[in-house]
Amino acid sequence: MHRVNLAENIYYVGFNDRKTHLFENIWPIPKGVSYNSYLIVDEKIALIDTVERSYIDDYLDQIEVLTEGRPVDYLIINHMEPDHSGALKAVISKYPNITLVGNKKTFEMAQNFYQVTQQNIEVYDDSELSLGKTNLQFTTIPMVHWPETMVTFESTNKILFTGDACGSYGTLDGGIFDDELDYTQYDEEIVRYFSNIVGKYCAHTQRALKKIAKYEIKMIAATHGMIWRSHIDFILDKYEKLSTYQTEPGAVIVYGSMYGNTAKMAEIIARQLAVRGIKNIRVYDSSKTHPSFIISDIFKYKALILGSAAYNNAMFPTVETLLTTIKHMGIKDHLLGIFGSFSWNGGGVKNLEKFAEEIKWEVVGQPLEEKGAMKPDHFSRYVDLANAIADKILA
Ligand SMILES: Cc1cc2nc3c(=O)[nH]c(=O)nc-3n(C[C@H](O)[C@H](O)[C@H](O)COP(=O)(O)O)c2cc1C
Repeated sequence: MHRVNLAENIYYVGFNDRKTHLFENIWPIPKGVSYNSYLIVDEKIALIDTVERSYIDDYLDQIEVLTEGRPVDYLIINHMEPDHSGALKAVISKYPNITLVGNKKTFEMAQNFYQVTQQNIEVYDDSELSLGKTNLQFTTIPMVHWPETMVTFESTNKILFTGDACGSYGTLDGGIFDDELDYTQYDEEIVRYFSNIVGKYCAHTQRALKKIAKYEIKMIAATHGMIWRSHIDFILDKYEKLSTYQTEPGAVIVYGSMYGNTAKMAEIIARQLAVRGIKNIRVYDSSKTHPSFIISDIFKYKALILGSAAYNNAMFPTVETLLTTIKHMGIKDHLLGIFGSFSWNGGGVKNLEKFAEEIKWEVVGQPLEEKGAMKPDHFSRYVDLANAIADKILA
């Protein structure tokens, strides 16, 4: 087995999941995901987080090799979510004298998930733990993305173990450190992971970034995705921008359409945005593309233009699903455009307007609605809507 060293005595012990279709049984992961755990071998031996339960056997085998058969003294739990605590019981049964290290909420969760009442050390902000030459410091970062979440800072090599923060979808295909792979190719999966998993907790992420600013960080080791050591600013800047809803100039157009009338309006708006020089335009049929991908682009771009056919007095169901997710995530500070089609009493546009009231984004132009197909003499209305949105994006 390859030994992957973060430092002389600190190892990566992680696994690539190329089998699972849906992360958290909801978010598609066509490029897979990695579960990262870390092992520090000193006078005392510590694990930082574990892995998803399917990898228990290989995980324990690798630890056995790296520790040369010595028992593990501490399991530091930055995050209790089962994709990281999945091997907790197995680790305890292999190392019955192990001490769990976490905060009050960690141990409540350990008890509730696994009925574990193992000896433990409860830590608070700035608590420290010495393993010999290695000194660890702890800082809680609640709701990034669970209440018990914390980070662990190793002060000799200045490695910050961040739990899910700074994580990414995508397996580590050979390269594990950011300078062993083309990290820019992971950009989509970093943003998608942020928007799907952490995005609801932007205010908490901001507080977390402020709390970790006290550390001089040389390496960021998260529980998913690559280890950052050469491009730390890239990932920290990304988190700063995403968690403060800073967007790039661009527009996401999403529509729900059965027979193509609403889809045609989307095409006109998209074309006119391009005529006006907007380069980042993403057009999605909400029935085909999972909200995971659409939400990610909404986090990236300034404007969202929504189209819906009326459907049983409501908006089109897949548009409704997307909007429920957007409301649930609490995404802020976007421009909104609205259009749609109906045949008798409507339901699409009027419910999009209700969404606009609830989300409190800036509605640009007049919502446009057609009875059936778009009439040729209405073409300019869609051009005007696109122009009004382009003006705002470019302003
Ligand atoms: C199952 C179904 C339910 C519909 N419900 C409504 C409705 O409640 N109110 C309405 O005005 N039109 C309703 N319509 C008509 C469509 O909204 C209308 O034909 C619209 O032009 C379709 O747009 P599209 O071509 O983008 O799919 C419904 C159509 C279907 C097939």
